Amino acid sequence: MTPSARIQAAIELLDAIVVAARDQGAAADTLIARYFAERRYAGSKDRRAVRELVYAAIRQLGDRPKSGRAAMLALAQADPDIAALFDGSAHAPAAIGASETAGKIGTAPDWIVAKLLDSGIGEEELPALIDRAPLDVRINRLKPAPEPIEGAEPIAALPDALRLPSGTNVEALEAAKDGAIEVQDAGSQIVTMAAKAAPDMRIVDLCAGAGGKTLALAAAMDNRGVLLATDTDRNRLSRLAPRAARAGATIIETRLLNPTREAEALEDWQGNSDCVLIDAPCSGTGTWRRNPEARWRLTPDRIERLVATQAHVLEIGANLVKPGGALIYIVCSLLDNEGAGQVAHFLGEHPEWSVDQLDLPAGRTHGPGIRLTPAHDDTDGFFVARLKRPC
Ligand SMILES: C[S@@+](CC[C@H](N)C(=O)[O-])C[C@H]1O[C@@H](n2cnc3c(N)ncnc32)[C@H](O)[C@@H]1O
Repeated sequence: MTPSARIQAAIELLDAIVVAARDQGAAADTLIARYFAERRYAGSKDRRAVRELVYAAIRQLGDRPKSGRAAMLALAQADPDIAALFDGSAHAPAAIGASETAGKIGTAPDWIVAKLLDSGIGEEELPALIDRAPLDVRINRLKPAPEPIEGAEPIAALPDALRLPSGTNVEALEAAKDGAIEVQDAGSQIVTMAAKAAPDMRIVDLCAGAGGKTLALAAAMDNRGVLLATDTDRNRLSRLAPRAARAGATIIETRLLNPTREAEALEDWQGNSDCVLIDAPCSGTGTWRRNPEARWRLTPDRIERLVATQAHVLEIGANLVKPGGALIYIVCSLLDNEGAGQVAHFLGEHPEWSVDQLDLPAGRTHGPGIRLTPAHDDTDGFFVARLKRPC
């Protein structure tokens, strides 16, 4: 592909990403993979270059642009070399017209930035929200120690974590193929530690998804005890069993839940879990580094619906905790109404529950829990609280 053709390909992809963000369609990564699956002629260098252009364009625009071209024009405004490639030649984008408008540069839509600031995120922390994320893995202690990985660095106070050089093809590593390492952001590993999982416990991972945190819990339990992983999304949950098999985690039972009828499916777990971990569905404002187009998907309505779902899963989870047991509430959001505010609301409704102070290797105290941010902790953004049911 010529450099101009790469710009044109990035524009086409951005068009699809803009529409998907508006209509809650597929993620940018999925769209990029599909695009190249249909264009086998594009070599690996072309794919990498186009992907980088696409993500550079997405990162710089806080608001969803009107088109892929508007997104690339914003890049062109900052980079004359890119502007020069809008030359109208074969497979190239048309020359830039005098009256064309580029997408608006920013961290996020103004209304979300206002919510972040209201939630105590400082202006100076905003740029880090859309930086490139590091590549972290968790060493799976259920497997023999992996061979040393070139360029891997330890992460302070996290003995099971490694930070790999960016661009490492993790899936190609033997350690990943045999389940000795799992890709997992350091922040995700840290918030899972709030469960204080240990052998012989009974733990429910209520919103387990494809099991990122479930596998970390199984390792902390040394494969002893009972670990129930549930979710309402069949697709995500179905990815857990093969991952668990590869990781050698044998204590995990999965259970698909019917939304609004979760309690019925969990009757046998009512009031008898040592710990219930709720990694609740959320706006994902803490994970924009990985999914920068996610900020183009948010609407006030969508956040309101998420807040209602979070309150719902908190109630479901609380009923499963035994007297004296713990409820761990996690969101990868930095908005207070999803994190500290949600927990404050729960405590208002359940004054007999108390906050269990956490001692985690990173983060800062924020209301009833701990918050990790990309700027302060160099992890994805998370809020986590540990609540105790009275004996
Ligand atoms: C943040 S994701 C979980 C990620 C996962 N824990 C991990 O570490 O990879 C939130 C999950 O909550 C699930 N969910 C949404 N509503 C739910 C409900 N009512 N009961 C259980 N899970 C629910 C979603 O399907 C989604 O998989």
